[in-house]
Parts: sequence; C-alpha cells; structure tokens
Amino acid sequence: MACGYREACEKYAEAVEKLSFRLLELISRSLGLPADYFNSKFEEHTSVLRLNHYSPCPVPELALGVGRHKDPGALTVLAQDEVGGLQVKRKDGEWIGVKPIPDSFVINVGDCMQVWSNDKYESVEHRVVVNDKKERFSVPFFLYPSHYVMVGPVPDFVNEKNPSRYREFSWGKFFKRKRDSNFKNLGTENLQIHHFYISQNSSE
Ligand SMILES: O=C(O)CCC(=O)C(=O)O
Ligand SMILES: [Fe+2]
Repeated sequence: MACGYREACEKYAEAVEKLSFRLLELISRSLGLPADYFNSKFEEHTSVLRLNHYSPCPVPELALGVGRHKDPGALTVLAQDEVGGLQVKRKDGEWIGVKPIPDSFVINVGDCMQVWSNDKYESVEHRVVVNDKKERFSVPFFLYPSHYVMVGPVPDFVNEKNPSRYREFSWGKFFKRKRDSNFKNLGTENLQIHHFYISQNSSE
C-alpha cells in the first residue's frame, strides 16, 4: 500500500466526520429540534468512507458507474473531482447532472433523515454515469447511525394531522439486508424505506 495512504484516509475521515456532525446539528435546528437531538443515535456510529474510481468506457451509454439508488444513512458528504458524472433524479423523472464545483462538497440527505423528519427532508435518488475519455474519482463519507438504533419519525413531527408515515425499523438490520442484496445482486428489488411506508389511505 502506498506510503502514508492509511494516515491520509484516517485524517480525512476524521475531518469529514466532524463536518458531518456539524451538518447534522444544522439539520436538527432547521427542523426546529435542539442541535444535539440526533447525537445519541451516533454514539457508536457505523459510518463509512468510500473511495470510488470510475474507468472510462468506450461505450458509456451501455454502462453505469453506480446504478440508481438512495443513500441509506443520515447524510452523505461527497468530494468529487472535476470530471462529473453524478446525476440526481428530478421530480419529473429527468436525470440532471451535478456540476462539480472546485473545493466544495455535495451533501446528500439520506433515508434515515427522510424517515426521522417524516418526509420533511427527502433522500434524493441518484446514479453515476461514465464517459469514454476520463477516469473519475469520488470520495463519499456516509454518516450512519449506531447499529442498534431504531429509525422512525421523530415524535414531534407526528400528530393527528400528520400521522407517522413509516413503521420503525432497525438500522443494523436494514443496512445489512440492503448491503447483502447489493452485493449478491439477486435481481430482486432492494430493500427500501418505502417498504416501511404506512399507507395514509385508511380504506387500503
Ligand atoms: O461517485 C459519486 O459521485 C457518487 C457515488 C455514490 O452515489 C455512492 O457511492 O453512494
Ligand atoms: Fe450514493
């Protein structure tokens, strides 16, 4: 392994983790909650730093760097180089490129925040396309709760007018099932938070 690689990754992970917790506090405040509201869910957090490398592809329209998905955790802090390829799905179904801005991060809200906020925040669907000329690097940091945390809407956001939209689920089990189905590529639908969706139509 390249000399200093481990140290560089550890240093980066430490810094980006700090930033993620700062963002988590700001999101809590934006929801009208105390800044430290979510902290207890991250005491033994299971966060991941990933290093992605996308090779150029001679027939890019036949390939995808990463297939469409939503990030499962609380939030993602993504560093990308200048090449581009990340796309987000708009409400009308169109895929829009996320233009790389030098010295900046892309922040994704993840599934857990969508559920905690009872849909006030939405976890965006995204994918990565490749090109035929340039390789691309990206480094996402995924802020994940502790394994044993139960994820469900924050009680403050649930009342008669706004019923809970999700059944509570275990982060550890949810993530394990998601990861297993990703890696095994079973051809079945991946586990998604909409599997915990509570129908708002009482006749159903
Ligand atoms: O490479 C990117 O820009 C995003 C990768 C991604 O969405 C992921 O690893 O979850
Ligand atoms: Fe992602």
